[in-house]
Amino acid sequence: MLELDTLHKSFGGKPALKNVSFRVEEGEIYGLLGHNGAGKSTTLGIILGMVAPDQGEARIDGISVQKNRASALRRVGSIFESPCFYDYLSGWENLRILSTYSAKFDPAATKAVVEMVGLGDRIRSKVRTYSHGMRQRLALAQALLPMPRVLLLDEPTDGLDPEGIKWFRDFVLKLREERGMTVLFNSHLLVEVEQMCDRVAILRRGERVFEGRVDQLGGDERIYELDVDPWEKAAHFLELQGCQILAPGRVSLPPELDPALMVAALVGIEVRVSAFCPVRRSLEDLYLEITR
Ligand SMILES: Nc1ncnc2c1ncn2[C@@H]1O[C@H](COP(=O)(O)OP(=O)(O)OP(=O)(O)O)[C@@H](O)[C@H]1O
Repeated sequence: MLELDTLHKSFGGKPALKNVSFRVEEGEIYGLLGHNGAGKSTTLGIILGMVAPDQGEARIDGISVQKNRASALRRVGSIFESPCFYDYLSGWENLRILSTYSAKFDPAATKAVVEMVGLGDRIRSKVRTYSHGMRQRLALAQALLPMPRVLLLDEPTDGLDPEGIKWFRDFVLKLREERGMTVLFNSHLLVEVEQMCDRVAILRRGERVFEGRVDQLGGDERIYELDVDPWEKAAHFLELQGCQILAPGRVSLPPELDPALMVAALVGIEVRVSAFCPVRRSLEDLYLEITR
């Protein structure tokens, strides 16, 4: 659905993107991560045809944004950087005006989208009376008006409170479930990304340094955290079985060893086992490892 092909971009001779490629499949939720200045917004800007790459191409559903922008973006909705609204007009008037820039205003479709984002009772109020969360919902309504197949979201949960973040997460997951929406978004909220995304890419100084599935972040490592007594006896036994002792209470099991059998064996040699838990590497662990 979305394809970035060897993108390069420099600003004033300083590279912002170097040879960045990735694909997002239809119905996938894909997260773009990286420190400040890593190149995330530049990437989204290129996909939206707002930034011209020095080399490479972005394609949406096979159509090149650089060669055929209007056609490529026909089924794309976006929230890019801080959405701007006419504060002295109502949410409804804003949607009416903004949607006529690219299509004919459709009151019925607009009403449906407004209800969907939960702004039904405040859509006639002036935008200057909106909270940050309501402005984000209005931006989401605007992004959904073209009936997109792809949503591009630039730090969509930035500044939202925990309830707003949860609402947003559930909303995006529902869009994917009910409409098969493809979503690409960048964020600094790693827990959020971990809970929402199927795959992530990490950019570092303009280069893609990682891409992988969120459910496979742990790789092939089998690390367990143990609460056992006495630890020395357990450690000695586990070492003899081929385990690697990483730290007190932390071991790596070789692939052929079944953890359940290890627990039984430890109990058999009179070690008290209170806990024997797999350690899952979080997205934050991986992110810090890669970007440090
Ligand atoms: N219009 C511009 N003119 C000059 N330099 C720019 C421009 N846009 C981006 N850059 C530079 O390109 C690099 C990448 O910026 P970009 O905004 O893509 O990073 P980012 O990962 O989105 O950062 P953040 O998380 O802070 O939003 C930075 O060094 C930035 O200063």
